[in-house]
Amino acid sequence: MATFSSIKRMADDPNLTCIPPSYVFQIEQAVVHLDDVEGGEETIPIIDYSLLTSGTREQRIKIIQDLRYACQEWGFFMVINHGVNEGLMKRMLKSCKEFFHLTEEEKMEFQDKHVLDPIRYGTSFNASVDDIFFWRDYLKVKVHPEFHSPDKPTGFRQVLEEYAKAVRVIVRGLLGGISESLDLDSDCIGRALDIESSLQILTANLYPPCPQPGLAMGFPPHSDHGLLTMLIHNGISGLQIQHRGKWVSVDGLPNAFLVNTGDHMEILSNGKYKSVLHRATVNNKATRISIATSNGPSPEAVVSPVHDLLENGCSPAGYIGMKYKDYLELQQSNKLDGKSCLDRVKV
Ligand SMILES: O=C(O)CCC(=O)C(=O)O
Ligand SMILES: [Fe+2]
Repeated sequence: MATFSSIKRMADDPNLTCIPPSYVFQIEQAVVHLDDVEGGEETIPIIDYSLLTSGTREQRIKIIQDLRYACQEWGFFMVINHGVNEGLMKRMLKSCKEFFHLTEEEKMEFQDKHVLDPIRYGTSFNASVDDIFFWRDYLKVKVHPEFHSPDKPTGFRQVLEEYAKAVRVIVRGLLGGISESLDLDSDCIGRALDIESSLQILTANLYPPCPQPGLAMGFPPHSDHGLLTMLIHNGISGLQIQHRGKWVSVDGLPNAFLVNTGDHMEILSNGKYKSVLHRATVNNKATRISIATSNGPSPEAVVSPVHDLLENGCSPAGYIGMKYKDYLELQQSNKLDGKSCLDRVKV
């Protein structure tokens, strides 16, 4: 795109009745997928986090089994009773909304950044290479191992710091349980990937109402880099995950975290826990905001299938090792295309 135009600015125009051709996804694709959406046949796995951390021995064993099932069969689950204050989740959503409502001039400071820069604001996915644009604006902030934050809007930094820390606590707990679900020590994943220096990136997505929602995509099918993405949203539907070849809409229980496994979970588990394809659709009524926090290995960690798994008979390795930082750069500087980035490290 020659000049930057946020989707918010375009959608704010009351005279907008049809979308520009550069936002139209192939109609066949949109229709087929949207007709294909089914929900409710099977239920999305629910993980009661409190039982993982303070349940009885039996309850913990059961939750680890549930995690195994969720990661193997879905690559997706909801986490309830996670202990993160509901008010904090709401404040985080409100702060992100306020960020998007800053003037374009105020947000401009974070535009046109390199994919590894700590704070990036933009539209679509990678507007300099995207053929078709996504009905989405984003803010991406690296919050760990070093903490960064925009200074506006007021209070954003404090909420972000508190929220990111709270999410890391749950992620560590979940990774312990997932490690055990792979018959590894609970700290095996954490040790192998130097989780103390874990790269954590918060991405806020804004999907304004779209006059032709059947033709546009908020976020086309993709898998996430990293180990676990923890997502919350403002109660407006849009997230769909692919399950057994069908698109399933996921709203989630109020205040639950929606969690999906990322490419690095697939790599470290040597393909046992596949990263899940997901996408975000748009609607013509209300603005949707989602906050996806990716939690990965240390940026310097070379990620390959965990040694102990290969020793336990889960060999040969199906993925070659690549530094997390390099994978991230590769994924973020190309067009978003399903799981194509992961294909590059498959043996
Ligand atoms: O908005 C959503 O529900 C999905 C966002 C997403 O997949 C992402 O930020 O990676
Ligand atoms: Fe995603």
